[in-house]
Amino acid sequence: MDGETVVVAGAGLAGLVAARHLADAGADVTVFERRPEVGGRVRTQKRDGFTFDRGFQVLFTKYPAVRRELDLSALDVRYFAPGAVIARPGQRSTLSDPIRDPRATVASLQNDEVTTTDKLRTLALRQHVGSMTENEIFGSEDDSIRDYLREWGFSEDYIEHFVAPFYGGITLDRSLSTSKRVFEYTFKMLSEGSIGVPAGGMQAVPEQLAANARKAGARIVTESGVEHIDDNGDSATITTVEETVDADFVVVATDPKEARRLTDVNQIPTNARSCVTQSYRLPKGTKLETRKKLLLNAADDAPNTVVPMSEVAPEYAPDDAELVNATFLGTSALDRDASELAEMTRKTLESWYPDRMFDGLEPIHTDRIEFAQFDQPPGVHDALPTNREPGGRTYLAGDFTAWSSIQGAMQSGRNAAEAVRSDAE
Ligand SMILES: O=c1ccn([C@@H]2O[C@H](COP(=O)(O)OP(=O)(O)O[C@H]3O[C@@H]([C@H](O)CO)[C@H](O)[C@H]3O)[C@@H](O)[C@H]2O)c(=O)[nH]1
Repeated sequence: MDGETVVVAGAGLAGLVAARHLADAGADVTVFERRPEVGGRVRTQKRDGFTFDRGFQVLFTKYPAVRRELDLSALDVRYFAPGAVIARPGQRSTLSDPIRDPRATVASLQNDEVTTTDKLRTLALRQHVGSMTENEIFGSEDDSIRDYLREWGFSEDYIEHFVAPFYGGITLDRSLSTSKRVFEYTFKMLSEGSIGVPAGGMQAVPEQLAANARKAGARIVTESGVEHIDDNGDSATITTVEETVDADFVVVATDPKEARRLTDVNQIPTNARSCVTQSYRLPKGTKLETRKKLLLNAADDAPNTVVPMSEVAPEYAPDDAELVNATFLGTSALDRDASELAEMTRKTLESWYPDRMFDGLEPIHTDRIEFAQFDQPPGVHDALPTNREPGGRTYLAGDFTAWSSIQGAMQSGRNAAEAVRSDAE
Protein backbone atom coordinates (compact mmCIF):
# COMPACT_ATOMS: atom_id res chain seq x y z
CA MET A 1 0.00 0.00 0.00
CA ASP A 2 2.96 2.30 -0.50
CA GLY A 3 1.90 5.92 -0.44
CA GLU A 4 -1.85 5.29 -0.25
CA THR A 5 -3.65 7.38 2.34
CA VAL A 6 -6.11 5.95 4.84
CA VAL A 7 -8.20 7.82 7.40
CA VAL A 8 -9.47 5.87 10.39
CA ALA A 9 -12.41 7.47 12.24
CA GLY A 10 -12.27 6.51 15.93
CA ALA A 11 -9.42 5.39 18.20
CA GLY A 12 -11.19 2.60 20.09
CA LEU A 13 -9.70 -0.88 20.06
CA ALA A 14 -10.96 -1.60 16.54
CA GLY A 15 -9.65 1.65 15.03
CA LEU A 16 -6.26 1.33 16.71
CA VAL A 17 -5.76 -2.26 15.54
CA ALA A 18 -6.84 -1.31 12.00
CA ALA A 19 -4.43 1.66 12.01
CA ARG A 20 -1.49 -0.46 13.11
CA HIS A 21 -2.03 -3.13 10.44
CA LEU A 22 -2.63 -0.59 7.69
CA ALA A 23 0.52 1.32 8.65
CA ASP A 24 2.44 -1.98 8.79
CA ALA A 25 1.23 -2.64 5.24
CA GLY A 26 2.81 0.65 4.13
CA ALA A 27 -0.23 2.96 4.11
CA ASP A 28 -0.05 6.58 5.23
CA VAL A 29 -2.54 6.40 8.12
CA THR A 30 -4.23 9.16 10.12
CA VAL A 31 -6.63 8.34 12.96
CA PHE A 32 -9.15 11.03 13.97
CA GLU A 33 -10.57 10.60 17.45
CA ARG A 34 -13.33 12.76 18.90
CA ARG A 35 -12.28 12.44 22.54
CA PRO A 36 -9.09 13.76 24.20
CA GLU A 37 -7.79 10.22 24.74
CA VAL A 38 -7.72 6.89 22.90
CA GLY A 39 -9.63 3.79 24.03
CA GLY A 40 -13.31 4.46 23.38
CA ARG A 41 -15.37 2.27 25.69
CA VAL A 42 -12.19 0.96 27.37
CA ARG A 43 -11.11 3.84 29.59
CA THR A 44 -9.67 4.36 33.07
CA GLN A 45 -9.62 7.30 35.46
CA LYS A 46 -7.08 7.67 38.25
CA ARG A 47 -7.82 9.80 41.30
CA ASP A 48 -6.44 10.02 44.86
CA GLY A 49 -4.42 6.83 44.35
CA PHE A 50 -7.43 4.84 43.04
CA THR A 51 -7.85 3.35 39.59
CA PHE A 52 -11.38 3.31 38.15
CA ASP A 53 -12.00 1.37 34.95
CA ARG A 54 -15.09 2.54 33.10
CA GLY A 55 -17.48 -0.31 33.84
CA PHE A 56 -16.26 -3.64 35.11
CA GLN A 57 -14.17 -4.70 32.13
CA VAL A 58 -11.61 -7.50 32.10
CA LEU A 59 -9.15 -8.97 29.65
CA PHE A 60 -9.74 -12.58 28.59
CA THR A 61 -6.15 -13.65 28.10
CA LYS A 62 -7.10 -16.50 25.76
CA TYR A 63 -8.84 -14.27 23.24
CA PRO A 64 -6.90 -14.87 20.01
CA ALA A 65 -6.86 -11.14 19.20
CA VAL A 66 -5.52 -10.32 22.67
CA ARG A 67 -2.68 -12.79 22.21
CA ARG A 68 -1.89 -11.51 18.73
CA GLU A 69 -2.18 -7.76 19.21
CA LEU A 70 -0.98 -7.23 22.79
CA ASP A 71 2.14 -7.84 24.80
CA LEU A 72 0.49 -9.28 27.93
CA SER A 73 3.69 -9.32 29.96
CA ALA A 74 4.14 -5.57 29.40
CA LEU A 75 0.57 -5.04 30.66
CA ASP A 76 1.55 -6.67 33.96
CA VAL A 77 -1.82 -8.39 34.28
CA ARG A 78 -3.32 -9.07 37.72
CA TYR A 79 -5.39 -12.24 37.50
CA PHE A 80 -8.73 -13.21 39.02
CA ALA A 81 -9.01 -16.74 40.40
CA PRO A 82 -11.20 -18.98 38.22
CA GLY A 83 -14.81 -19.48 39.28
CA ALA A 84 -16.83 -17.25 41.59
CA VAL A 85 -18.42 -16.94 44.99
CA ILE A 86 -22.18 -17.37 44.81
CA ALA A 87 -23.73 -15.12 47.44
CA ARG A 88 -27.22 -14.83 48.90
CA PRO A 89 -28.54 -13.58 52.24
CA GLY A 90 -26.79 -15.51 54.98
CA GLN A 91 -24.74 -17.68 52.65
CA ARG A 92 -21.66 -17.57 50.41
CA SER A 93 -20.37 -20.61 48.53
CA THR A 94 -17.36 -21.06 46.28
CA LEU A 95 -17.73 -22.41 42.78
CA SER A 96 -14.43 -23.14 41.16
CA ASP A 97 -12.72 -24.94 38.36
CA PRO A 98 -10.95 -27.93 39.95
CA ILE A 99 -8.53 -28.19 37.04
CA ARG A 100 -7.41 -24.55 37.12
CA ASP A 101 -7.79 -23.71 40.81
CA PRO A 102 -6.99 -26.84 42.87
CA ARG A 103 -6.90 -24.79 46.09
CA ALA A 104 -10.65 -24.22 45.84
CA THR A 105 -11.57 -27.79 44.90
CA VAL A 106 -12.80 -28.87 48.32
CA ALA A 107 -15.03 -25.82 48.78
CA SER A 108 -16.32 -26.26 45.27
CA LEU A 109 -17.14 -29.94 45.68
CA GLN A 110 -19.04 -29.14 48.87
CA ASN A 111 -21.05 -26.45 47.09
CA ASP A 112 -24.69 -27.46 47.30
CA GLU A 113 -25.81 -24.68 44.90
CA VAL A 114 -24.70 -27.00 42.11
CA THR A 115 -25.87 -30.57 41.65
CA THR A 116 -23.52 -33.37 40.59
CA THR A 117 -25.43 -33.52 37.32
CA ASP A 118 -24.70 -29.80 36.73
CA LYS A 119 -20.99 -30.43 37.39
CA LEU A 120 -20.95 -33.36 34.91
CA ARG A 121 -22.85 -31.32 32.32
CA THR A 122 -20.31 -28.50 32.78
CA LEU A 123 -17.48 -30.91 31.97
CA ALA A 124 -19.34 -32.21 28.89
CA LEU A 125 -20.04 -28.65 27.73
CA ARG A 126 -16.40 -27.79 28.20
CA GLN A 127 -15.41 -30.66 25.91
CA HIS A 128 -18.04 -29.64 23.38
CA VAL A 129 -16.94 -26.00 23.08
CA GLY A 130 -13.28 -26.98 23.35
CA SER A 131 -13.53 -28.71 19.98
CA MET A 132 -15.21 -25.73 18.24
CA THR A 133 -13.55 -22.79 16.49
CA GLU A 134 -14.78 -19.19 16.74
CA ASN A 135 -16.20 -19.44 13.20
CA GLU A 136 -18.03 -22.67 14.03
CA ILE A 137 -19.53 -21.14 17.18
CA PHE A 138 -20.69 -17.97 15.45
CA GLY A 139 -21.90 -19.94 12.40
CA SER A 140 -23.96 -22.40 14.45
CA GLU A 141 -27.75 -22.51 14.94
CA ASP A 142 -28.67 -19.95 17.56
CA ASP A 143 -30.84 -19.85 20.65
CA SER A 144 -31.00 -17.88 23.88
CA ILE A 145 -28.49 -18.81 26.58
CA ARG A 146 -31.33 -19.86 28.89
CA ASP A 147 -32.97 -22.21 26.37
CA TYR A 148 -29.60 -23.61 25.32
CA LEU A 149 -28.67 -24.51 28.90
CA ARG A 150 -32.12 -26.01 29.52
CA GLU A 151 -31.60 -28.09 26.40
CA TRP A 152 -28.29 -29.27 27.85
CA GLY A 153 -30.18 -30.37 30.98
CA PHE A 154 -28.79 -27.88 33.52
CA SER A 155 -30.95 -27.37 36.61
CA GLU A 156 -33.02 -24.20 36.96
CA ASP A 157 -31.17 -23.42 40.21
CA TYR A 158 -27.78 -23.56 38.49
CA ILE A 159 -29.04 -21.36 35.64
CA GLU A 160 -30.65 -18.84 38.00
CA HIS A 161 -28.06 -18.65 40.76
CA PHE A 162 -24.78 -19.00 38.87
CA VAL A 163 -25.22 -18.53 35.11
CA ALA A 164 -27.62 -15.56 35.35
CA PRO A 165 -25.32 -13.34 37.44
CA PHE A 166 -22.05 -14.60 35.91
CA TYR A 167 -22.90 -14.56 32.20
CA GLY A 168 -25.45 -11.81 32.81
CA GLY A 169 -22.44 -9.80 33.96
CA ILE A 170 -20.58 -10.57 30.76
CA THR A 171 -23.51 -9.94 28.40
CA LEU A 172 -25.16 -7.25 30.61
CA ASP A 173 -28.34 -9.32 30.34
CA ARG A 174 -29.30 -11.26 33.45
CA SER A 175 -32.43 -12.59 31.76
CA LEU A 176 -30.12 -14.76 29.58
CA SER A 177 -32.03 -13.83 26.42
CA THR A 178 -28.67 -13.18 24.70
CA SER A 179 -27.33 -15.36 21.87
CA LYS A 180 -25.94 -18.67 23.14
CA ARG A 181 -22.98 -18.14 20.76
CA VAL A 182 -21.67 -15.45 23.14
CA PHE A 183 -22.02 -17.89 26.02
CA GLU A 184 -20.27 -20.72 24.14
CA TYR A 185 -17.36 -18.55 23.09
CA THR A 186 -16.79 -16.88 26.46
CA PHE A 187 -17.26 -20.21 28.28
CA LYS A 188 -14.58 -21.70 25.99
CA MET A 189 -12.23 -18.79 26.65
CA LEU A 190 -12.77 -19.07 30.42
CA SER A 191 -12.13 -22.83 30.31
CA GLU A 192 -8.88 -22.35 28.45
CA GLY A 193 -7.52 -19.12 29.90
CA SER A 194 -7.77 -16.52 32.63
CA ILE A 195 -9.27 -13.11 33.18
CA GLY A 196 -7.43 -10.16 34.62
CA VAL A 197 -6.77 -6.44 34.57
CA PRO A 198 -3.53 -4.63 33.74
CA ALA A 199 -1.83 -3.27 36.88
CA GLY A 200 -2.17 0.21 35.35
CA GLY A 201 -5.88 -0.13 34.55
CA MET A 202 -7.77 -1.28 31.46
CA GLN A 203 -6.80 1.84 29.54
CA ALA A 204 -3.30 0.40 29.33
CA VAL A 205 -4.77 -1.86 26.62
CA PRO A 206 -5.68 0.87 24.08
CA GLU A 207 -2.56 2.83 25.08
CA GLN A 208 -0.40 -0.12 24.10
CA LEU A 209 -2.34 -0.50 20.83
CA ALA A 210 -1.89 3.23 20.15
CA ALA A 211 1.86 2.98 20.82
CA ASN A 212 2.06 0.06 18.38
CA ALA A 213 0.10 1.98 15.74
CA ARG A 214 2.38 5.03 16.15
CA LYS A 215 5.48 2.84 16.00
CA ALA A 216 4.17 1.45 12.69
CA GLY A 217 3.88 5.06 11.43
CA ALA A 218 0.23 5.97 12.06
CA ARG A 219 -0.66 9.49 13.22
CA ILE A 220 -3.36 9.80 15.90
CA VAL A 221 -5.17 13.13 16.16
CA THR A 222 -7.35 13.47 19.25
CA GLU A 223 -10.18 15.96 19.91
CA SER A 224 -10.89 15.85 16.22
CA GLY A 225 -13.98 13.76 15.42
CA VAL A 226 -15.04 12.94 11.89
CA GLU A 227 -18.22 14.85 10.99
CA HIS A 228 -18.84 13.79 7.43
CA ILE A 229 -17.51 11.44 4.74
CA ASP A 230 -17.99 12.07 1.02
CA ASP A 231 -17.05 8.89 -0.89
CA ASN A 232 -17.01 9.25 -4.70
CA GLY A 233 -15.95 5.64 -5.34
CA ASP A 234 -12.35 6.54 -6.26
CA SER A 235 -11.42 8.46 -3.12
CA ALA A 236 -13.05 10.03 -0.10
CA THR A 237 -13.18 13.50 1.41
CA ILE A 238 -13.31 13.49 5.19
CA THR A 239 -14.48 16.49 7.17
CA THR A 240 -13.42 16.63 10.80
CA VAL A 241 -14.29 19.35 13.29
CA GLU A 242 -11.03 21.07 12.31
CA GLU A 243 -10.06 20.20 8.77
CA THR A 244 -11.03 18.57 5.47
CA VAL A 245 -8.73 15.89 4.08
CA ASP A 246 -8.76 13.58 1.07
CA ALA A 247 -7.90 9.90 1.41
CA ASP A 248 -7.74 6.83 -0.79
CA PHE A 249 -9.64 4.82 1.85
CA VAL A 250 -11.63 5.47 5.05
CA VAL A 251 -12.21 3.02 7.89
CA VAL A 252 -15.15 3.98 10.11
CA ALA A 253 -14.34 2.63 13.58
CA THR A 254 -16.58 4.77 15.76
CA ASP A 255 -19.23 3.47 18.15
CA PRO A 256 -22.21 1.82 16.41
CA LYS A 257 -24.58 4.81 16.51
CA GLU A 258 -22.07 7.20 14.98
CA ALA A 259 -20.93 4.58 12.45
CA ARG A 260 -24.51 4.28 11.27
CA ARG A 261 -24.88 8.04 10.98
CA LEU A 262 -21.63 8.41 9.03
CA THR A 263 -22.25 5.52 6.62
CA ASP A 264 -26.05 5.02 6.44
CA VAL A 265 -25.46 1.26 6.91
CA ASN A 266 -28.72 0.24 8.56
CA GLN A 267 -27.56 -3.24 9.60
CA ILE A 268 -25.32 -1.62 12.23
CA PRO A 269 -27.01 -2.60 15.52
CA THR A 270 -27.78 0.30 17.82
CA ASN A 271 -29.94 -1.24 20.57
CA ALA A 272 -27.96 -0.74 23.75
CA ARG A 273 -27.12 -2.81 26.81
CA SER A 274 -26.47 -0.50 29.75
CA CYS A 275 -24.89 -0.78 33.17
CA VAL A 276 -23.72 1.28 36.11
CA THR A 277 -20.47 0.46 37.89
CA GLN A 278 -19.88 2.06 41.26
CA SER A 279 -16.56 2.00 43.17
CA TYR A 280 -16.19 2.08 46.93
CA ARG A 281 -13.41 2.89 49.32
CA LEU A 282 -13.17 0.57 52.31
CA PRO A 283 -10.81 0.82 55.28
CA LYS A 284 -7.51 -0.98 54.71
CA GLY A 285 -7.74 -4.66 55.65
CA THR A 286 -11.50 -4.95 55.02
CA LYS A 287 -11.35 -8.12 52.95
CA LEU A 288 -14.24 -9.87 51.22
CA GLU A 289 -12.41 -13.22 51.63
CA THR A 290 -13.12 -14.46 48.11
CA ARG A 291 -9.53 -15.43 47.28
CA LYS A 292 -9.55 -13.15 44.22
CA LYS A 293 -12.93 -14.33 42.91
CA LEU A 294 -15.96 -12.28 41.91
CA LEU A 295 -19.02 -12.27 44.14
CA LEU A 296 -22.21 -13.15 42.26
CA ASN A 297 -25.59 -12.06 43.52
CA ALA A 298 -27.68 -15.25 43.39
CA ALA A 299 -30.81 -13.50 44.66
CA ASP A 300 -31.28 -10.35 42.59
CA ASP A 301 -29.40 -7.77 40.59
CA ALA A 302 -28.99 -5.02 43.15
CA PRO A 303 -26.08 -5.18 42.42
CA ASN A 304 -25.40 -8.10 40.04
CA THR A 305 -21.72 -8.53 40.98
CA VAL A 306 -19.34 -7.22 43.61
CA VAL A 307 -15.63 -7.30 42.85
CA PRO A 308 -12.76 -6.99 45.34
CA MET A 309 -10.61 -4.97 42.93
CA SER A 310 -7.68 -4.18 45.23
CA GLU A 311 -7.48 -7.78 46.45
CA VAL A 312 -6.92 -8.78 42.81
CA ALA A 313 -4.90 -5.73 41.77
CA PRO A 314 -3.37 -3.98 44.81
CA GLU A 315 -2.25 -1.13 42.50
CA TYR A 316 -5.92 -0.10 42.13
CA ALA A 317 -6.01 1.42 45.66
CA PRO A 318 -3.66 3.59 47.74
CA ASP A 319 -1.77 1.96 50.64
CA ASP A 320 -4.34 3.00 53.25
CA ALA A 321 -7.52 1.70 51.56
CA GLU A 322 -9.28 -1.12 49.70
CA LEU A 323 -11.20 -0.72 46.44
CA VAL A 324 -14.37 -2.70 45.74
CA ASN A 325 -16.76 -2.20 42.85
CA ALA A 326 -20.34 -3.23 42.14
CA THR A 327 -22.16 -3.44 38.81
CA PHE A 328 -25.87 -2.83 38.29
CA LEU A 329 -27.38 -3.99 35.00
CA GLY A 330 -29.94 -2.38 32.74
CA THR A 331 -31.31 1.07 32.19
CA SER A 332 -33.13 1.43 35.52
CA ALA A 333 -29.85 1.89 37.41
CA LEU A 334 -28.84 4.79 35.11
CA ASP A 335 -31.27 7.14 36.86
CA ARG A 336 -30.55 6.16 40.47
CA ASP A 337 -28.38 8.55 42.41
CA ALA A 338 -25.01 7.50 43.77
CA SER A 339 -26.08 7.35 47.42
CA GLU A 340 -29.07 5.15 46.57
CA LEU A 341 -26.84 2.69 44.68
CA ALA A 342 -24.29 2.68 47.52
CA GLU A 343 -27.02 1.92 50.03
CA MET A 344 -28.16 -1.03 47.91
CA THR A 345 -24.61 -2.39 47.82
CA ARG A 346 -24.10 -1.89 51.56
CA LYS A 347 -27.35 -3.69 52.42
CA THR A 348 -26.51 -6.52 50.03
CA LEU A 349 -23.02 -6.97 51.50
CA GLU A 350 -24.41 -6.98 55.04
CA SER A 351 -26.89 -9.68 54.01
CA TRP A 352 -24.07 -11.79 52.51
CA TYR A 353 -21.82 -11.25 55.56
CA PRO A 354 -24.44 -11.30 58.40
CA ASP A 355 -21.84 -10.96 61.15
CA ARG A 356 -20.27 -7.82 59.62
CA MET A 357 -21.20 -4.16 59.16
CA PHE A 358 -20.17 -2.19 56.07
CA ASP A 359 -20.59 1.31 57.52
CA GLY A 360 -17.19 2.24 56.10
CA LEU A 361 -18.32 1.61 52.49
CA GLU A 362 -17.79 4.98 50.84
CA PRO A 363 -18.91 5.52 47.21
CA ILE A 364 -16.08 7.36 45.45
CA HIS A 365 -16.82 6.92 41.75
CA THR A 366 -19.87 6.07 39.62
CA ASP A 367 -19.83 5.30 35.89
CA ARG A 368 -23.22 5.32 34.18
CA ILE A 369 -22.75 3.63 30.82
CA GLU A 370 -25.73 3.91 28.56
CA PHE A 371 -24.17 2.15 25.58
CA ALA A 372 -21.79 -0.49 26.93
CA GLN A 373 -22.57 -3.16 24.35
CA PHE A 374 -25.02 -3.62 21.53
CA ASP A 375 -27.88 -5.99 22.29
CA GLN A 376 -27.17 -9.53 21.04
CA PRO A 377 -30.40 -11.53 20.76
CA PRO A 378 -30.20 -14.96 19.07
CA GLY A 379 -29.34 -14.65 15.37
CA VAL A 380 -28.09 -11.04 15.60
CA HIS A 381 -24.62 -11.96 14.35
CA ASP A 382 -26.02 -13.32 11.06
CA ALA A 383 -27.26 -9.86 10.08
CA LEU A 384 -24.24 -7.73 11.07
CA PRO A 385 -22.56 -5.73 8.31
CA THR A 386 -19.26 -6.91 6.85
CA ASN A 387 -16.08 -4.84 6.98
CA ARG A 388 -16.58 -3.95 3.27
CA GLU A 389 -19.79 -2.03 3.79
CA PRO A 390 -21.01 0.50 2.71
CA GLY A 391 -18.79 -0.02 -0.36
CA GLY A 392 -16.75 2.38 -2.49
CA ARG A 393 -13.71 3.50 -0.52
CA THR A 394 -15.38 3.26 2.91
CA TYR A 395 -14.95 0.28 5.26
CA LEU A 396 -16.23 -0.62 8.73
CA ALA A 397 -14.32 -1.71 11.83
CA GLY A 398 -15.89 -2.18 15.25
CA ASP A 399 -17.43 -4.77 17.51
CA PHE A 400 -20.65 -4.28 15.51
CA THR A 401 -19.14 -6.19 12.55
CA ALA A 402 -18.32 -9.23 14.72
CA TRP A 403 -19.73 -9.54 18.25
CA SER A 404 -19.76 -7.22 21.23
CA SER A 405 -16.49 -7.90 23.02
CA ILE A 406 -12.86 -6.89 23.16
CA GLN A 407 -12.12 -9.90 20.92
CA GLY A 408 -14.79 -8.82 18.43
CA ALA A 409 -13.54 -5.22 18.36
CA MET A 410 -9.86 -6.07 17.92
CA GLN A 411 -10.48 -8.83 15.36
CA SER A 412 -12.71 -6.50 13.33
CA GLY A 413 -9.89 -3.94 13.18
CA ARG A 414 -7.57 -6.50 11.72
CA ASN A 415 -10.23 -7.76 9.27
CA ALA A 416 -10.98 -4.21 8.08
CA ALA A 417 -7.27 -3.53 7.51
CA GLU A 418 -6.95 -6.78 5.57
CA ALA A 419 -9.99 -5.91 3.42
CA VAL A 420 -8.52 -2.47 2.55
CA ARG A 421 -5.10 -3.94 1.88
CA SER A 422 -6.37 -6.64 -0.46
CA ASP A 423 -8.74 -4.26 -2.34
CA ALA A 424 -5.87 -1.78 -2.78
CA GLU A 425 -3.76 -4.36 -4.64
O1 LIG B 1 -18.18 10.68 16.17
C1 LIG B 1 -17.41 9.92 16.76
C2 LIG B 1 -17.87 8.91 17.58
C3 LIG B 1 -16.97 8.09 18.23
N1 LIG B 1 -15.66 8.29 18.08
C4 LIG B 1 -14.68 7.42 18.78
O2 LIG B 1 -14.70 6.13 18.19
C5 LIG B 1 -14.20 5.19 19.12
C6 LIG B 1 -15.09 3.96 19.12
O3 LIG B 1 -14.56 3.00 20.02
P1 LIG B 1 -15.46 1.98 20.83
O4 LIG B 1 -16.83 2.52 21.03
O5 LIG B 1 -14.73 1.58 22.03
O6 LIG B 1 -15.63 0.74 19.83
P2 LIG B 1 -14.69 -0.51 19.44
O7 LIG B 1 -15.53 -1.35 18.53
O8 LIG B 1 -13.38 -0.05 18.94
O9 LIG B 1 -14.42 -1.35 20.73
C7 LIG B 1 -15.40 -1.60 21.71
O10 LIG B 1 -16.13 -2.73 21.71
C8 LIG B 1 -16.42 -2.98 23.06
C9 LIG B 1 -17.04 -4.22 23.42
O11 LIG B 1 -17.88 -4.66 22.43
C10 LIG B 1 -17.81 -4.12 24.73
O12 LIG B 1 -17.64 -5.24 25.46
C11 LIG B 1 -15.13 -2.81 23.70
O13 LIG B 1 -15.19 -2.68 25.07
C12 LIG B 1 -14.72 -1.59 23.07
O14 LIG B 1 -13.39 -1.49 23.02
C13 LIG B 1 -14.19 5.89 20.48
O15 LIG B 1 -12.86 6.21 20.84
C14 LIG B 1 -15.00 7.15 20.23
O16 LIG B 1 -14.64 8.22 21.06
C15 LIG B 1 -15.18 9.27 17.27
O17 LIG B 1 -13.97 9.48 17.11
N2 LIG B 1 -16.07 10.08 16.61
